[in-house]
Amino acid sequence: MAQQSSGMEFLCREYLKNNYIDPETSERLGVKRGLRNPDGTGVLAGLTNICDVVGYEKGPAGEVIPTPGRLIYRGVDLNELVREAYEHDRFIFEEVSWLLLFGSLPKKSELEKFQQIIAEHHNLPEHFIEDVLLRSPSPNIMNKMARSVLSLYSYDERPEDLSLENLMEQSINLIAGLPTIMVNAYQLKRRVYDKQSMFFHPPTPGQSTAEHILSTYRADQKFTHEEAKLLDLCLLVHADHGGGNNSAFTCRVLSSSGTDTYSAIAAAIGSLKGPKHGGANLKVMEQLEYLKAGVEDYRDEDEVREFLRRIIRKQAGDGSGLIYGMGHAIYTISDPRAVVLRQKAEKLAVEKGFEEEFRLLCLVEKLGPQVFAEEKGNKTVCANVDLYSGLIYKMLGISQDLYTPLFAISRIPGWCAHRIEEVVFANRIIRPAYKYLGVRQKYKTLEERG
Ligand SMILES: CC(=O)SCCNC(=O)CCNC(=O)[C@H](O)C(C)(C)COP(=O)(O)OP(=O)(O)OC[C@H]1O[C@@H](n2cnc3c(N)ncnc32)[C@H](O)[C@@H]1OP(=O)(O)O
Ligand SMILES: O=C([O-])CC(=O)C(=O)O
Repeated sequence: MAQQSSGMEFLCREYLKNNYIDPETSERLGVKRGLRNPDGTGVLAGLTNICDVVGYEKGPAGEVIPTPGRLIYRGVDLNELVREAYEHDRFIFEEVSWLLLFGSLPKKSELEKFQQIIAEHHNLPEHFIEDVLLRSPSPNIMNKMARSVLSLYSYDERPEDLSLENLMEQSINLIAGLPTIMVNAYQLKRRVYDKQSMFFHPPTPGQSTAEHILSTYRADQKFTHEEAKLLDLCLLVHADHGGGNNSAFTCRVLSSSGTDTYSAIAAAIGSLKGPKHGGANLKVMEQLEYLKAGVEDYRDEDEVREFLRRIIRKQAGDGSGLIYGMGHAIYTISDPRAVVLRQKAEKLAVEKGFEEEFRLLCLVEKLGPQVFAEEKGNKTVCANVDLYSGLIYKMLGISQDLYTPLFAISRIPGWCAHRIEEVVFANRIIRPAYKYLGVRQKYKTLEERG
């Protein structure tokens, strides 16, 4: 593509001349900007049985009272699932995929059957790797995954069939197949863009999703049980976050129009890629580099605090004014996923010699809310799931190319569950209103325009 040309400058000037919207106008007209109520809580847009995200209570006068965060998958608290995975030393992502999709906890025999089905579906359709992956590499794996999901349409004999049976089959194919697509897309990116060797290891029968990812990602296919368990935990904590998060809502908006599964899931991947959503895990690690370069003494809280202040003032970092890994639309005091990941990151950081980076992230978590309160008012902010996940992946030796794609892999069961719920039960096209602000203008002929 050509660099931005003077032609583009001229077109942009024309755009800006005619398209200003004063941010005050939203408030004046009572627009629910970002689909938020005036107190910052989300506008009620639907009903779901899948997942509950709790970050505050409403007081007697309707005021927001911050509470420690809780994440509940189909009635089961995330912390119980984490405990189960560790106390019984089990891989749990497949069980949680079942829980999110069907709403029940599988019996032992059901779980074993389901794990087997998922493992069998790690293989992609015949010729898919050659025809779709190898022919069009992308420097960005989220982009490649979205395109691959769209391409799966052509390998499905019933892509438009909206029956429950078919939606389930497509969901299982995506949950099992996308990890393979992700790793292969990454290997190709390495070869084409990084000029390194690529490895197309075939799936090993019987592996959990976490084991499958590590064994196809690594050149020697070796990994420890602890490493696979940690990756499985990451998959677990990212698996769903209610119907209102940007990517699930995107999936629900598309699904409400009656479109096919591949279009809806590809759009959700596109949404998750954004730096205010799942893309924040990559941004956090970039921010860590800015911090390391901009702060002389990592232990000096005043220095770190000052740097965070400069980030919010758009004088440091990527210039967006955002402290990545901090803040959340629902959580106020804590995001339970960040709490779990911080504990795991700490243990691994000590083992692998990443304590300095871990401590810096902890300082962001500690000082971010103070700086935020001073600079932005008294809203309670906390660390979110993206603050520690990137460091965990880095300590597992996983390339930053895969930080956000791993979030997408984890979230597929959630997106599929929301799509099915939208298609089967909601059954009304999502269609909010926009107030037209433009002025009437009379059509003029080319001659009249001068
Ligand atoms: C998986 C996930 O999606 S978790 C979230 C991952 N995203 C990030 O970590 C990016 C950084 N965080 C953010 O951008 C935000 O906190 C979000 C997008 C997560 C939530 O945003 P919102 O709910 O709209 O925040 P909220 O409405 O309370 O924002 C109020 C103000 O605080 C600002 N703000 C919110 N979070 C941050 C932050 N981390 N750093 C700086 N400013 C922030 C907003 O930009 C807004 O400023 P403005 O009034 O000047 O426009
Ligand atoms: O709920 C949100 O807005 C974002 C989030 O944390 C997620 O999707 O995991």
